[in-house]
Amino acid sequence: MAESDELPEAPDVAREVFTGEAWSRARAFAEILAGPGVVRGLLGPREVPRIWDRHLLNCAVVAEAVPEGAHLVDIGSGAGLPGLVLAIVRPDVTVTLLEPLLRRTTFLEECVIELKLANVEVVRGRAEELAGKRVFDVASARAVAPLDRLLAWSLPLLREGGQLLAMKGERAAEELDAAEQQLRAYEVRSAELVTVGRGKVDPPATLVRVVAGRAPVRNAQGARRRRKR
Ligand SMILES: C[S@@+](CC[C@H](N)C(=O)[O-])C[C@H]1O[C@@H](n2cnc3c(N)ncnc32)[C@H](O)[C@@H]1O
Repeated sequence: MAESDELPEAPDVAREVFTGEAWSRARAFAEILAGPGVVRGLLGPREVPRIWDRHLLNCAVVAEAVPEGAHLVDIGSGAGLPGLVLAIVRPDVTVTLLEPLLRRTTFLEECVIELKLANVEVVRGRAEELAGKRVFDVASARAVAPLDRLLAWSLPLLREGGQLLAMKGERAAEELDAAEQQLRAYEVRSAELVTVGRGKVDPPATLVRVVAGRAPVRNAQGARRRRKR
């Protein structure tokens, strides 16, 4: 694979996905990722040519599954993917970027200021540390952990009827099947695969959507211990 750090022109579809103020913010974020993001080690240089399709657009289409006015926590935000992109494309949504590493939260805070985003807070910490302290409508995650661990981390953070939107690749169905027992134990309302971004990203993105039930999952560590027996 060619090593290139050239930021390509935004594809035409980006103009349809990022409308109004989101367009200039998306372009500015692409420049930040390709510049300081790479220099500071938040994004690999080989990712630069695919910043638009694999990162910005692929994350933006998750917005199709996010309810109006939701408070969303993006678990393991890294360089702001998908959380910061969702905040750009959906100003009606309040986004909490949750990330344990200081170097990354510093970068995220700088991005929030640079992009003048009023709907984002950056929280340094681990998902399991937030359980019992904060409650959200939606939890998003990309490339953070296998589904079983994500369930243990995210369900304690969700209100009844709140949903986990886990961006998963080809193994989404397999991971969902393997989590069947755990999902029953957590008494979730539903768990399914959802496709988003048809006609915008190729291939469309696959999400595992899990809607939290009434029984609160209070202790992610406990859930992990139980599974190990
Ligand atoms: C592979 S990176 C993915 C970053 C970003 N979501 C993306 O798709 O580019 C995984 C991120 O999850 C964070 N992370 C790891 N364990 C975590 C936890 N328990 N709670 C929240 N974030 C965590 C890491 O610090 C890292 O930034």
